Amino acid sequence: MSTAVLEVPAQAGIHCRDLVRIFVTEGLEVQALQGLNLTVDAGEVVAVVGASGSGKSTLLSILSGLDRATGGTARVAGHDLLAMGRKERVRYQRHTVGFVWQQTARNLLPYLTGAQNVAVPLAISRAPGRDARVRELLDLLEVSHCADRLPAQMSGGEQQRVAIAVAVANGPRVLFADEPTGELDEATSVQVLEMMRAVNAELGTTILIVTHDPAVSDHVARTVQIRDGRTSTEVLRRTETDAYGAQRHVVEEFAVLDRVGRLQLPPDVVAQLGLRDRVRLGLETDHVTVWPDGTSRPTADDGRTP
Ligand SMILES: Nc1ncnc2c1ncn2[C@@H]1O[C@H](COP(=O)(O)OP(=O)(O)OP(=O)(O)O)[C@@H](O)[C@H]1O
Repeated sequence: MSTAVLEVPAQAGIHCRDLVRIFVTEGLEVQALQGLNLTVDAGEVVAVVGASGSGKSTLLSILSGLDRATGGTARVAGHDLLAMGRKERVRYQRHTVGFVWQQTARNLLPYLTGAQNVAVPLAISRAPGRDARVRELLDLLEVSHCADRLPAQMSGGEQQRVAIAVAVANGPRVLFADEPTGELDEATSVQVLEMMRAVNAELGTTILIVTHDPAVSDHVARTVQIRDGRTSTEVLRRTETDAYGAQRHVVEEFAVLDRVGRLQLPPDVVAQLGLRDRVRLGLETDHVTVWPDGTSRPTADDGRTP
């Protein structure tokens, strides 16, 4: 059996395994990431959603090569982020990944027009056919009218769309977006998220969006929840067409099972069933049941087991 088939997918996407980041300030340790596991396949658009302090920015800093993890593994498009030297890091940040930050002002140079901003990364990488590429990208992001405007003459949504054009100018394999809609109203946020989907569809870029805004998950096929420095639940969305051509949206929720079998139940499930301290488990032939402690032992014929 050839091993090549097994090796290619592992190179392509984002793979974090048991990722730990410990900060030490004034002798106190903060575990920002506590053994985080995350796999994003090449070509996926995934949102990582979590409350303030859950570890989102820490994760993004590590994946973008700005910070180094304390332990575990992190690979993006074949680059080992924990082992990477300075030269590889510069190449990685210039060619393999692109970034869009929350602060619109951080994404664009204020004294350059939209077209000039998009041309900067192309000039640094000495890409040929720059003018055509700039036009093509501004067109894809539907901001051709911003080509000759300075960022201050654009709306917040237009700035973010030009920022996406800048981020993907060099054809990165992966685009990281940190709260890209954080400074935008709802309607403009939707436009920006739709543009990310267009970039994914047209250019095949893998996209990882990090946000505290649960509404973002309506616009991506896969949302991963992050809690206390670990991924907890996942929601997958897809549209199915039945034999009569009618479409329906399917939403499925999954819990993440770690390597040692730990499972974190979503807080709403825990609250609704009043689960605490200890739960009763039942092993069926093809699934596991979880019952509140204190529930009498379920039997096969009492209607509570399928
Ligand atoms: N440089 C640092 N030094 C010490 N502690 C840090 C540092 N950076 C982050 N932390 C801590 O790590 C934890 C995770 O922080 P992080 O910024 O990754 O969360 P976040 O989910 O991005 O939050 P927010 O949405 O508020 O930006 C927090 O407890 C934070 O205080």
